[in-house]
Formats: sequence, C-alpha cells, structure tokens
Amino acid sequence: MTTPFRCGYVAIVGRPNVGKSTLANALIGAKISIVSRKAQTTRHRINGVLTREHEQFVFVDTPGFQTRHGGAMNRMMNRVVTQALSEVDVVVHVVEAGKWSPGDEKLLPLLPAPEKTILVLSKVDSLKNKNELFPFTQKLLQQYPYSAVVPVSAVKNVQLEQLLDEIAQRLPEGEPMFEADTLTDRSMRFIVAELIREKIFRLVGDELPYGCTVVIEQWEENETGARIAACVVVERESHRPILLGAGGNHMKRIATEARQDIVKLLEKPVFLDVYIKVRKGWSERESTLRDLGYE
Ligand SMILES: Nc1nc2c(ncn2[C@@H]2O[C@H](COP(=O)(O)OP(=O)(O)OP(=O)(O)O)[C@@H](O)[C@H]2O)c(=O)[nH]1
Repeated sequence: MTTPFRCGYVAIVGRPNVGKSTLANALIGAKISIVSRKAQTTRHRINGVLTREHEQFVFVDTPGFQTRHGGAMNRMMNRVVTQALSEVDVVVHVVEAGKWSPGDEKLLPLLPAPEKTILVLSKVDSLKNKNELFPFTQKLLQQYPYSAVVPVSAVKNVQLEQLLDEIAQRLPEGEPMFEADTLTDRSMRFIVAELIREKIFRLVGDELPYGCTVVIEQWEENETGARIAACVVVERESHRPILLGAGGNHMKRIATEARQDIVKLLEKPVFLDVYIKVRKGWSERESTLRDLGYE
C-alpha cells in the first residue's frame, strides 16, 4: 500500500515576541519565507512552503492579533482572525515555555477545534529549570485541550522534525498545491520582477499611462552567480522612448538599481539584462495572472 500524499494550510499564531517568525524560518528555511511573503493567493497570503516526501506544508500569514485597540475594533479583528483560522487545516499556537501572559490568554477563544490545534512551547533552550515544563504544560492543557504539545527550540533546532510530524498527521490527503522544487525560483522571479517594476515606477511611472509588465525571461543561477534577463513589456511603441530616456539613461539607472537589490536578495553576483518589448493588450492578461498569484 502506498502512503497517501497530504497537503494543507498551516497557521502559526501567538502573541508578539514568542518566536513565531524564527520558528517559521527554521521550519521552512529562511530564504523561502522571506521571499514568498509576497506571493498572493486568493484566499491566503502564503508565507512559505515546505515539501517533504509525503507532505506539503503551506504556511500562511494570519492577520495580526489586535490587543491594543479596544471594543469594536477588537471584536472585528477577532472575527477576522477566527475566520482565517477556521479556514486553515492546522493551527500551531506558540507559547513561550514557562511564560504565560494575558496576551497568550486572549488568543484562546480564537483557536479552532482542538483536533487541529497544536501547542508549541518555544525557546526551551532558554528555560533554566526544565522541570517547570511539565506543570506548565498541564496548566495550559486545562485552559485548552490541544491535541498535541511539542516543546521546541527554533534556534537550537530542537524537536522541529517532531513538530512537522505532528502537523503532517493533521493535514488532509491531497495533491501538492505547489511544485516541490520550483517554488523558491518562482517566488524569486516574482520578487525580482517586482523590484524592477518598482524602479520603473519611481523613475517614469507618471509618464507611462498603461504601466508596464516585467517578465523574467531567463534565469540561470549557480553558487557563484546569477544571470537574469528581464523583459519590460509596454503597450505602445511611444512608451519605448519614455522608458529608455535620453541616451538610454533611464533604462541604465533602472537596471543598476534593480541589480543592487537583487544582489542583496540572492547574496551573490548578478548579471542583469533588461530590455523592452511592445505588446498590445498584454496588461489585461497579465493582471489576471497576477491576481492568481503568478508572476
Ligand atoms: N533562546 C531562543 N530565542 C528565540 C527562539 N526563537 C526565537 N527567539 C527569540 O525571540 C525573539 C522574538 O522572536 P520572533 O521570531 O521575532 O517572534 P515573533 O513571535 O515572530 O514576534 P512578532 O513578529 O513580534 O509577533 C527574538 O529575539 C528571537 O531571537 C528560540 O528557540 N530560542
């Protein structure tokens, strides 16, 4: 019998400073998480994707938990959070080991069914007295019947695999939503296209009535560097000289500034080639794709 593939949405929640981002980065890998934060889907904002042999974990951002605003604002935010959490398959509630506070307590009414909620006790490496862990856990389980408890240290890489296994058990059976290897690359391409577009907007945005689209047409990358070719697609022939500027100065500046950002992003030397194409009617199709979360 073959093991069925599982795939689903996972939300990591908790009060500020409990170590959610550090945990997400440790689980997913820092780079992917930074990068794919921009990738939008219609229902969720994807924070990062991890694919293993039998599972794909799609980590999503949940809207912030408001504790500063009172009354109506708070109630509205809570509704949004409750709704968001009811839509994901697994909720990981992060509480700092040994440190329960009113901020943690505020989250309890928003948690979905216990079967899909896992309690993570974070930063166990900084817990001085390890004997505190058991009574602390017992106290928390009295407040909410989490279906699993996993003490972890994201910094010291303690019990992260166990946490992934617990999450995996709760994911629904289903085909992967993302291709295993191409996600980083796709996301990187998306970000790079956005970076170039941002430079164009800053420099000549006012003069380009239909805006423009940036398509990454070539992406070759190895340990020593990257070679990227990006095509700026405009709607009219008359837009070409606007983008080029006198003596091609605009284009040079756009490419130089974008390249500097890409070097920071990829942390390696980058050769960037940017050129212009005129294609009528492109922008509508492209915006549809963008809405769907594709580059
Ligand atoms: N000792 C230790 N410190 C950690 C660990 N995980 C996170 N931290 C530290 O805790 C602090 C908060 O971590 P974040 O990951 O930013 O916490 P967060 O919950 O995402 O915070 P917000 O974005 O404010 O909600 C940082 O200084 C981290 O370095 C851990 O496993 N061990």
